[in-house]
Amino acid sequence: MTVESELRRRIGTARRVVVKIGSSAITSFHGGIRRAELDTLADVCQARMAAGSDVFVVSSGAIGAGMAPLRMTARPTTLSAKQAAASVGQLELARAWGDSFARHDRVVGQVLLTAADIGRRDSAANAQRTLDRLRTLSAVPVINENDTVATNEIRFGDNDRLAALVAHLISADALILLSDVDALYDSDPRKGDARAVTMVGGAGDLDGVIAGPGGALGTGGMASKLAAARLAADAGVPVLLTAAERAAEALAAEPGVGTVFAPRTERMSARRFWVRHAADTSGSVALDDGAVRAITGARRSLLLAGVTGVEGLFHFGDVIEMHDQAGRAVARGIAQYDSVEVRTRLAERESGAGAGQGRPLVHADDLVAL
Ligand SMILES: Nc1ncnc2c1ncn2[C@@H]1O[C@H](COP(=O)(O)OP(=O)(O)O)[C@@H](O)[C@H]1O
Ligand SMILES: N[C@@H](CCC(=O)OP(=O)(O)O)C(=O)O
Repeated sequence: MTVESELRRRIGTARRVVVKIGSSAITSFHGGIRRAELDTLADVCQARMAAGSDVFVVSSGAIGAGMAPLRMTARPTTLSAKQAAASVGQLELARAWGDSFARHDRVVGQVLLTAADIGRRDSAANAQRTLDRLRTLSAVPVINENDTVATNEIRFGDNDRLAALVAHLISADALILLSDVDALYDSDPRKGDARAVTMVGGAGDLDGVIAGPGGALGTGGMASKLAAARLAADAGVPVLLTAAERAAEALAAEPGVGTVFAPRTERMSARRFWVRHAADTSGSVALDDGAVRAITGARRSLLLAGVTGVEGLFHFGDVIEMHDQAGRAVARGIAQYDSVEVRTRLAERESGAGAGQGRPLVHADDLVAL
C-alpha cells in the first residue's frame, strides 16, 4: 500500500471527523443558503455517522446567508456590516442545518466560538465538554465563529483555522475541508492550466505551489486552507481537501478524491500546540541577536540577559511573544516572571546593580519557535 493510499484509508476510517464547509459551497451570491446542497451534505454526514463515526460540522456561510434577507447586493466590507449580516445569517444557517438533519431524526447544537475562547484554557475546556456531550447525546454540533463579538484583532481570520483548532480541541482523527474547488492545484485553477496535487507529505511538496485568493463569497482562499492543514498536521490530524460536490466520496471509507495532507509523525504535545497556535498572547519581549540564536537555533531557554525590552502587561504563566530587533515574532512561550518584575530587572541591569542571572524567563520546554 502506498503512503498516500494508507493516509486516505486512515481518513476514510477515522472515528472522529471534523467536516468544514465553506461559504462558497452552501451560499449563493443573491439567493442565500443553497438548501439542496445542505440536504445532500447532511445526508453524507448521516451516512458516515451511521457507519460509526462522530461528525462535527464547522459551517461557514452566516455572512453569505444574511446578505439576501438584508437586501445587500455586495458582500459587506465593514466589520459592523459583516457582523449584522452574520447575526441575521447565522439564525438562518442554524435553522437550515436543523431542518436538513431533522430529515434523519437528528438534532443539531449550535456552537459559536471566538479565538479568545479557544485561547483560554478554561473556556476551551468548557467548549470541549459541550462538544463532547453533544456527541454522546447523538446531536450534531454545528460550529461557526461567533462573528457578532469577534473584532478584526481577535478573529480566527477564517473558518479553516477555526476547524483545525476544533480538530485539535476534540482530538479528531481527520479534518475534511469542503470548498468549491476539488483539490489543491499548483496555481489558481481559475487562471487555467493548473495541475492537481493529490498528496502533501511535507513542506517540500508545496514548493512551487501558488495559493491564490478565494472566490466572491469565501474568506481566506487557498492560503488559509494550507495554513489550516499545517496547523492540523502539528496536531497530528490528517486533512482531506476537496469540493463540497464530492462530499460523498470525501467521507467514504476510501476517499479517492481531493488532496490529502499528512500529519507530523511526531505529534506536537498539547501544551506546545496550545502555546504555538491557540493561546492568547499577553505581551512581548524584544531579544538581542544572541538570544534569538539561542532559542531558535540551539533550542535553549530564554534568559533575562538576552532581553532588551518589554511590551504590554503579562503575569507568571501567561503566553508571551518573543521578537527580534526588527520586531519580527520569532517564538512564543510561557513566562516565568511578571512583566513588572522583568522591567525592574532590566532597570537594575541598566544601573549596574543587576543581581545574578536567576531562573529563565521562558523555559525551553515551554518555548516554541515560529
Ligand atoms: N492553488 C490553488 N488551488 C486550488 N484553489 C485555489 C488555488 N489558489 C486559489 N484557489 C481558489 O481558492 C478558492 C477556495 O477558497 P475560498 O473561496 O476561501 O473557499 P471557502 O469558501 O470554501 O473557504 C477556490 O475557489 C479556488 O479558485
Ligand atoms: N463566520 C463567517 C465565516 C467566514 C469564512 O471563513 O468563510 P469561508 O472562507 O467560506 O470558510 C461566516 O459564517 O460567514
